[in-house]
Amino acid sequence: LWKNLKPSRWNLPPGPRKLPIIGNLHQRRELNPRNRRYLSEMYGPVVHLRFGFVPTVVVSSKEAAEEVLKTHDLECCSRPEKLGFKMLSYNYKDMGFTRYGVESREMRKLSVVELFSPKKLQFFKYIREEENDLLVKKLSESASRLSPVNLKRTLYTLVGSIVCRTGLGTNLHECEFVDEDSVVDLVKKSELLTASIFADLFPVRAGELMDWISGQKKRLESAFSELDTFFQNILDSHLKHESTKIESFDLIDVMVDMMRKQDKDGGSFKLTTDHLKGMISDIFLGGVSTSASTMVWAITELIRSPKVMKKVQDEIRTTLGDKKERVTEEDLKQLHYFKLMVKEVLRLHPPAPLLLPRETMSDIKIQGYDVPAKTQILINAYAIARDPKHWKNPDEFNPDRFVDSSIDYKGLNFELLPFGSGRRICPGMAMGIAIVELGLLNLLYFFDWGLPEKEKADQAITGNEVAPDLVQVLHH
Ligand code: HEM
Repeated sequence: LWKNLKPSRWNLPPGPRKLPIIGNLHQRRELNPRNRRYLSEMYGPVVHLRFGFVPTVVVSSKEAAEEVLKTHDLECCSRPEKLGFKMLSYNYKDMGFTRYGVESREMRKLSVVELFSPKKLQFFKYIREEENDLLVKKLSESASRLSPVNLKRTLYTLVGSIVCRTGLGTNLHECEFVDEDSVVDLVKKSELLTASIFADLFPVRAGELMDWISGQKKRLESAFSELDTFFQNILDSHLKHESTKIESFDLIDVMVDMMRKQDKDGGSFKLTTDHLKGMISDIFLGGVSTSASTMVWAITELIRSPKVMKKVQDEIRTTLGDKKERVTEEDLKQLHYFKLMVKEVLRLHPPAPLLLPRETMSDIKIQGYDVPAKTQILINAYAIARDPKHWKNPDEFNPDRFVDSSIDYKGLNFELLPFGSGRRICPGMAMGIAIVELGLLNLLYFFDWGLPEKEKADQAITGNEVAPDLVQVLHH
């Protein structure tokens, strides 16, 4: 009460009125990133909110995002603490959910050298191609039977298999501890853990009590327990060097090796099994749903825009010819319009619409407003990529908008930020793009796509923000 009554020494950004204690918690639904009008049209591109006790600034313009991610990158590159993040990161021993510091930097360096470097990306090309061949075989059977396909499940399985083989040395097709088709369910469990719960928003004991009463804590623990069993099994197979695991010497092997050697050498940064599980968790959670949902949205948008579908497929089929039995990553080099289509999908459907939350490490100014240290910052990449100030007919799916444009998604153009930017930019960008492009190339070269009758009716009701459950696949 005292805080609310005394005049603030800060020139905070504008925002909706805050109720005592809960702040703007009652307005969370209206603050959905997709509801961009509510925030930026009412209060401008930098909005101040308070969720419970957590001060938050939501940024939804290109200019303000550039200030956060470029001018103040160092001051804004930490992450807020949340119970779900703590669990998924094994007590902040990973790189993605952890506060910015020596450990997060060391973990990131390791992953960039051992997994995400151009050399490793090239080396793992055969895995992406083999997994796509399997997918084409599976889809051919569905096409022959004329049976609809659950696109989401199919593509989560494809991406899960690629990410687990390349990043975690685990072949899901031969795995005893997980069924390859349950990848989508595991990812859903992880989504529960990334949402805020009362304990994140209110002083710990009060928050914990509310989570206990609402059953939220139990749900979180049960979701985490399933994920933890999966991650532990992956770790165990590395520690035991099981034959289902050995694909090649992967990032987790390198870390196991380092952990064993450091017992003898000593050194300042000590790797523990929590660091290893934190890394496994980052790769699985960061890699699977992002790339898979991009592919689901690509097929959805193409089905909705038959003209664009035709233009993309014409380019692919004329460039590659009609008689290929197998497509490879070399084939991608000649395709231009296809790549613009992928860029347009990432503009309209960024898999992380608010990126990952950041936290200021010191007081800064954004667009002239004060943003004190320890404020949570949410970058509304979804709203920015549909801002009519920078995009003509922003809600329209139109890859042609990029034909004469140098705007790219690599973190240098702040009107298009599907991978973020700055120190915390997605380290898996090249890998994600490689997975998405080769996957889509296979889907569009070998097959034609449409909606089954029932899904057509459902889509008419649900509108543009929901991808269909089932799609019809036909042989080209
Ligand atoms: C289409 C594919 C992908 C998209 C759109 C995407 C998007 C993002 C975004 C928006 C962030 C947060 C950046 C920020 O805070 O500024 C992020 C971080 C991250 N991504 Fe990705 N990602 C993709 C693929 C991948 C893949 C394939 C992997 C790993 C296999 C991965 C691993 C990570 C990790 C570990 C982080 C945390 C980095 C840090 O905090 O230092 N991502 N990603």
